[in-house]
Amino acid sequence: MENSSLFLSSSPNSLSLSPTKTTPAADCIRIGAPRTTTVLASSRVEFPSIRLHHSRSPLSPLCCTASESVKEEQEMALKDGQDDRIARISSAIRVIPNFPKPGILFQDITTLLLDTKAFKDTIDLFVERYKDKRISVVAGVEARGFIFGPPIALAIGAKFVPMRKPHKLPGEVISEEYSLEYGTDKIEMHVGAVEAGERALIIDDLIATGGTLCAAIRLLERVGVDVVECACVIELPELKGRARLGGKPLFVLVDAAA
Ligand SMILES: O=P(O)(O)OC[C@H]1O[C@H](OP(=O)(O)OP(=O)(O)O)[C@H](O)[C@@H]1O
Ligand SMILES: Nc1ncnc2[nH]cnc12
Repeated sequence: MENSSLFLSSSPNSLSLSPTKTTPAADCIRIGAPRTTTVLASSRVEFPSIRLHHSRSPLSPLCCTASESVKEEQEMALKDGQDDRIARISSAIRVIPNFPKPGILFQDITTLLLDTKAFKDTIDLFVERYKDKRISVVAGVEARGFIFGPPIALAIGAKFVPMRKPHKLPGEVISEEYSLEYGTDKIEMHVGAVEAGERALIIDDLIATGGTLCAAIRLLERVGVDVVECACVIELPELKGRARLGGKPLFVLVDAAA
């Protein structure tokens, strides 16, 4: 089934060559310091093809206005380092208008994979967040969750479980259907890949309507797994996917506001 109807539509005249600052919602789990929310064109990684920046900002829930102690200074320096990483990650994601069909603004993470520093920083930011959270399972959603999930799983000492599109897994599976803008799709997981009581992190590259992550949560919870958090590189906030996660925490690095 073609699921391109899921993609964020936006008018071509909302595209901008200069990024605008956006304010993250208060209930979002996001990282980065407030002083560097704008991604500067000069910090972008150059790629041979189109690189339109679409009001995307690295995310920043923590607000520090003044440093009152050496510790605060150190914390701010750390956050600045973190912001640099997020700005680079954001800049390395290519935005392609009208792909895979007219009106869709495609967030292409393949250019992020070409930038070894930005790719490593992406993995490191997730690993730093999850390394002490007693996660035993990293579940990655096909296809792009298979790119980010395994290196995170290896680094935090968890197993990796692929959640696949229908009829791809050879063993016995359990499935969850989810709704697309028009129609439905399904993801599947091998029976026995996880055990009741395990602690899971679900990884994907992007949350749009939230249907995919919602199905992934249901799949794991059906077999008694505790889904600790979902994590994505990119969020398309206009599509309000976060609201479909039933209160499950969602951690994202880059806000691709239209
Ligand atoms: O939040 P949602 O509206 O569910 O959309 C997000 C999903 O859409 C994209 O995958 P897609 O289904 O295009 O499959 P692909 O990764 O195989 O290209 C993306 O990688 C997410 O998995
Ligand atoms: N706009 C978008 N870009 C990339 N992947 C997507 N999946 C759903 N919407 C998307």
